[in-house]
Amino acid sequence: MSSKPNSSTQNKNVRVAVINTLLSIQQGQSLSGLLDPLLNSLKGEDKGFAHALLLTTLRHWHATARLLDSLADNPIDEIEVRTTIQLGITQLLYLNVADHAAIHETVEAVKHIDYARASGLVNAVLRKVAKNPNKFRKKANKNHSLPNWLAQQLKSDWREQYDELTQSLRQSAPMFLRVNSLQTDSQSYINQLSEEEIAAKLVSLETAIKTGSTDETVAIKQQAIELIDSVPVSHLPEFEEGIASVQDAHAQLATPIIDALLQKAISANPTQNVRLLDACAAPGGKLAHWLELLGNQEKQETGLFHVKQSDGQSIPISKVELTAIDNEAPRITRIFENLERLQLPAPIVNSKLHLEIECVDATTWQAKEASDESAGFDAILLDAPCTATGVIRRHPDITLLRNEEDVQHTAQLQERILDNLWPQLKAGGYLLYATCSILKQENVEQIQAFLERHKDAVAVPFNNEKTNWGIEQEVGRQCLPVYKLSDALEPTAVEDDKLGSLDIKEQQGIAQAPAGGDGFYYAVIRKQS
Ligand SMILES: C[S@@+](CC[C@H](N)C(=O)[O-])C[C@H]1O[C@@H](n2cnc3c(N)ncnc32)[C@H](O)[C@@H]1O
Repeated sequence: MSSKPNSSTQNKNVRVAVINTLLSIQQGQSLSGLLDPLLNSLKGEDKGFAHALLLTTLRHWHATARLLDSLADNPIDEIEVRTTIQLGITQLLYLNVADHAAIHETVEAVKHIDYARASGLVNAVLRKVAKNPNKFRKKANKNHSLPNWLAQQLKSDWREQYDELTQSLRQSAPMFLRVNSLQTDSQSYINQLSEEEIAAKLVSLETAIKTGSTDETVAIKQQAIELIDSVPVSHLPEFEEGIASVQDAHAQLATPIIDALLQKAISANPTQNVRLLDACAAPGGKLAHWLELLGNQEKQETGLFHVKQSDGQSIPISKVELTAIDNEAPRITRIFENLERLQLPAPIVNSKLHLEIECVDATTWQAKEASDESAGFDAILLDAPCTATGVIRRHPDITLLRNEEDVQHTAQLQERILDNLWPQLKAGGYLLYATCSILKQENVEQIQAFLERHKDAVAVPFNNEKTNWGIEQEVGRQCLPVYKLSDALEPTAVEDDKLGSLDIKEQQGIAQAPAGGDGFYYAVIRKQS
């Protein structure tokens, strides 16, 4: 087993910093707001270890908590002590830090956070685990690492997929890129990556949507890039110039779907002024994708500005108004930053495209002219706020931060947003509802209830034979981050030099999941004339 080369003081500081971050998460702060300050507070060579330690501890948090309860003679209530021991167990079972370093440095860390009186207890529990790591790893891996309420909900929603799903949620997720189609195409960028020795592959996502009563369908294809090993974005060629964005493969489906439906709606109901809404738009991932698509289509003289009527004549669109709304001002700032990096909107569509970004509440907001029936939106993309249970692999703090009531509150918020936006969609227009949740209450059940409430709403089905992602639902499709896992692996030693890099691989008794996107739900709804 290899040991880490860092000096004792550095190791102690890293562990103390990670313990403090874990304590802040347990007090309700999110990992995304804490990670950068943590890494910035550490020296270069410690950043990779801190990142791996923090993420791996969070991924196995609930499992190590249960293990700790079974190991301690008396219940341990102090969260500082529990957190320190769980950090120690994670090093012994999942990170392959040498036993003596994991135990000694963790005991030192608990002294450093002013719990010196617990050092004997920390030492005793960690020694017990170090004596028989295989047994304890097996025990910790046997079950999920989720709060019980969430595991029960997943079992009820996804009985067939439950075991693989809960194991998958303890793993790291692959890194996917979306290329900016105004600058390059996916294959060319893969070649460019390969010149920088960044291995990547193409992931082709396909679907077709039945838009009419006949067999009429619109076909949609999106090519995402999957990196074989994650890298910091600063390593990606021309990233700052906006050639690519980091976006999950399944998240990349939203914009091509709504864009294709929009063209369908316009050709059925020709209009010169097209109005689009990206509701809940921040930080602008899907908005940027839409602007890239529109710009690229204009360059190629296809798409929205060149939609054909049934007689083959082009529809002379004079203005496209794209409104993006979100209710969180700091996240709106990120939309502007992202668009600036991507150099969007492209000058090529600027003369016809009018982009408005507003900080408003989608549960009450009314678009200008919405009172006029004919002036509604032609298409609405609603990437709704959700529990984000589909992205637990990327944000494992979600399993500590969410509770059962949050699901209820989030579902109510989604319902209010849907009900407020629906009257603002034109007859014949389409709404694409998306979430990165894997809970049916926020997804298929939400949309079924919506269809019950709105008799002018019709679910538009995906063509199953032509769709290579997700699982068919009564309405819409659900992607789960579930992949066949191989049998439990023996832990492999972490090379010393790899501990310094940010893309450290988790070493554990569970196989790394093969490539696969996040949990996502999509439903298409059309408003009847
Ligand atoms: C899933 S995220 C959207 C991600 C975004 N579409 C993208 O692709 O980058 C959901 C967004 O909903 C916003 N949100 C939550 N409640 C809202 C409300 N009542 N009105 C408007 N936006 C809301 C959040 O601020 C968050 O940015």
